[in-house]
Amino acid sequence: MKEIAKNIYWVGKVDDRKVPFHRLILEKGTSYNAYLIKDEKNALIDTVDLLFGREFVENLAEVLPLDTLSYVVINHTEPDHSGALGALIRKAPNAQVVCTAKAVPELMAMYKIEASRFLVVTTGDELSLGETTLSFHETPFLHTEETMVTYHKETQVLFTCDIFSTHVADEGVLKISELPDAETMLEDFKVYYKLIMDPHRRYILPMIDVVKNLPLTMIATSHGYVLDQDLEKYIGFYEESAHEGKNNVKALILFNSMSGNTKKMARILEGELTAQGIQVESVNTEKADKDEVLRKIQEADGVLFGSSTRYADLSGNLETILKELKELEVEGKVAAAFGSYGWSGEAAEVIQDYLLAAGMKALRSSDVIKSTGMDNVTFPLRVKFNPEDSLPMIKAASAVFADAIRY
Ligand SMILES: Cc1cc2nc3c(=O)[nH]c(=O)nc-3n(C[C@H](O)[C@H](O)[C@H](O)COP(=O)(O)O)c2cc1C
Repeated sequence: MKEIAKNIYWVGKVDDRKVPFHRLILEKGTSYNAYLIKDEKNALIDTVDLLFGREFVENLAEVLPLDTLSYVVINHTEPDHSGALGALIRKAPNAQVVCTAKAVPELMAMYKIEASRFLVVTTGDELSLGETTLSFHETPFLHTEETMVTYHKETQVLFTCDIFSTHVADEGVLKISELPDAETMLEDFKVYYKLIMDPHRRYILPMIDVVKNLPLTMIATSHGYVLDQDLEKYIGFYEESAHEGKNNVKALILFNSMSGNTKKMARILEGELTAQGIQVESVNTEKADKDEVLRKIQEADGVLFGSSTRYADLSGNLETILKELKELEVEGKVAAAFGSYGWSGEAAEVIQDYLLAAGMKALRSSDVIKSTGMDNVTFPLRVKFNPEDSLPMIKAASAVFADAIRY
């Protein structure tokens, strides 16, 4: 147990194995940093990986009678941080699990915890521990949807879980100020950002706004080093990285529609992409010159192809355009298929086949899940009948499409 600030103790686990994680092997290992805050009410911030859950609970019991633990704050539900919760909560009968609303069903399902044990918090909520106070700020998708950060007001320590972390197992050093040369960890810090945070970069700037509004002495991460000096440098790296990307990108939306539903989808997509600062042109191919459309495809940074389904096929003339794609230089160009349908929705799937056959970078649900872990994004984007009934789905897809052409 190491004190990192007044009455705040590191109680984590250093894991110096070559750790399998997110389809990678962490060659330098990692650590699972959990923190105990001692006050009139004792609070634990995060736990450790499931593998070390029992050991963690035994170690904690040696430094704190577990019936005096009032709160277990879970900033992020992934089991490398929440893994000891199941074992802990049964041995700490007076502890409440503090987390966001989105985290509750996940933790209930993973650790069989009763609903009555949870204290749900949202951005701006405060929790008094006696002498000192915690506040909470949701930071969705950094790196999963239910994530939040926790701030200890009196010491000005921010507990960020995955955010600002580094995958390194260093038994001897916890704070970067203790390193002979803090620059040596910068490359690992950047690699971590690239692997874990960059796929969610649209969520970074709102998080930076939160962080910049809090006076900070220390960022207590949940992997690798605690940042206790040059905080602007590390925060600045995230901010600059999130700003990178192509400006002035152009999207083209091509569509066919019998009764207006796919046309409405095209309009919604256009509105969403425009709101993201992307230049958008929509074209109903029934009314357009084919060569002109092919020229526009070449010029666009990304193209959305939409058709409704009519008797298990495309409803209009879009296929005459799709057949030409192979002759164009579109390899690697971002594309997506969309369309309204009634019951089977073949059209968008047929479009997808053409996009892939032409070598376009056609967005697919499976790729989105593998790169971001987001399961609310669907490609090809198919909606039943009126797209107004599927707005969240269309909005989520627009955001992923915008990022795909910009970065
Ligand atoms: C003649 C006709 C055939 C259709 N065939 C199919 C079909 O095979 N599979 C399906 O999922 N929907 C089918 N639908 C439903 C349409 O795809 C659905 O109404 C869709 O919302 C129409 O979109 P649109 O207004 O953009 O053309 C059919 C509709 C019509 C009018």
